[in-house]
Amino acid sequence: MLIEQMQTWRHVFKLDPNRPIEEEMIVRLLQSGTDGIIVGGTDGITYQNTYELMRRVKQTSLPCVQEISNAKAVVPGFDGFCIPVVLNTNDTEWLIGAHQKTMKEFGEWIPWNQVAVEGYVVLNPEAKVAQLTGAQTSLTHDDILAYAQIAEHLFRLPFFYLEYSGVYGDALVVQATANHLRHTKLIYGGGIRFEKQAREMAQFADIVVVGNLIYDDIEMALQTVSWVKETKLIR
Ligand SMILES: CC(C)=CCC/C(C)=C/CC/C(C)=C/CC/C(C)=C/CC/C(C)=C/CC/C(C)=C/CC/C(C)=C/COP(=O)(O)OP(=O)(O)O
Ligand SMILES: O=P(O)(O)OC[C@@H](O)CO
Ligand SMILES: [Mg+2]
Repeated sequence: MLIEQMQTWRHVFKLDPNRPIEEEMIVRLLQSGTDGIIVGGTDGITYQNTYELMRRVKQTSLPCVQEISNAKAVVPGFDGFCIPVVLNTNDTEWLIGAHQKTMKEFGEWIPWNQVAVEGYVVLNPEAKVAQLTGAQTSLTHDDILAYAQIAEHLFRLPFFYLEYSGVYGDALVVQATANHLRHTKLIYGGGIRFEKQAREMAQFADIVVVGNLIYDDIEMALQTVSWVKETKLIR
């Protein structure tokens, strides 16, 4: 799958290989009308649990991409690969270090036309991803907008990801960020549980990610697809 195809997504479910999920739930997610499935998580990600989840989600033609957080868990066979780079960390491991090591190992095998880089700004200090990467989460709106401009103009990244994993984010931040991006697509993820939240973030973010709600309330999670897709982007 090409990056250009991912850039047209509006709604995506993120499944965590480290969490159990019933077959019936997977089937319902695949039939939900979502644009794709991202497989990834921060902790407990292994080749085995990622392979197993990939096998289960690749039953239909729905695009399924792996978001790589651990080089040992890269599984060939996904339709695409998302590579996070954490912009708001002082720990170079999560900005470039892990990437350089993985490149040394896999460099010549990488299917480049299936790879998309996501510039992450991690904003929930309690999230596992914030703790792992040492993300500097006390940021002003201007700090965040500067990262967005780096993603678009300096690094020319296809995606900029406002990551509030586990909590609902600040819609004003998402709106202001959206207004600063033209080519780079804005991904929003974090704490979507209710209709009002899904519709609010879908006004500003090109792509809305729903994660935890899948495991907490599958009925509500399934409804987020139409809530997001019915909402017009405001720019
Ligand atoms: C042969 C073949 C097919 C090869 C393809 C391989 C390929 C495409 C290689 C690319 C090379 C490359 C540069 C890879 C990157 C390697 C790497 C390990 C980079 C580090 C990425 C990174 C910054 C990870 C930190 C964690 C992170 C940002 C995770 C993202 C996922 C996330 C935040 C999930 C949220 O879920 P979770 O935190 O688990 O939430 P819960 O608490 O609710 O569980
Ligand atoms: O799990 P939630 O809080 O929905 O967040 C979605 C996604 O941004 C996590 O990487
Ligand atoms: Mg997890």
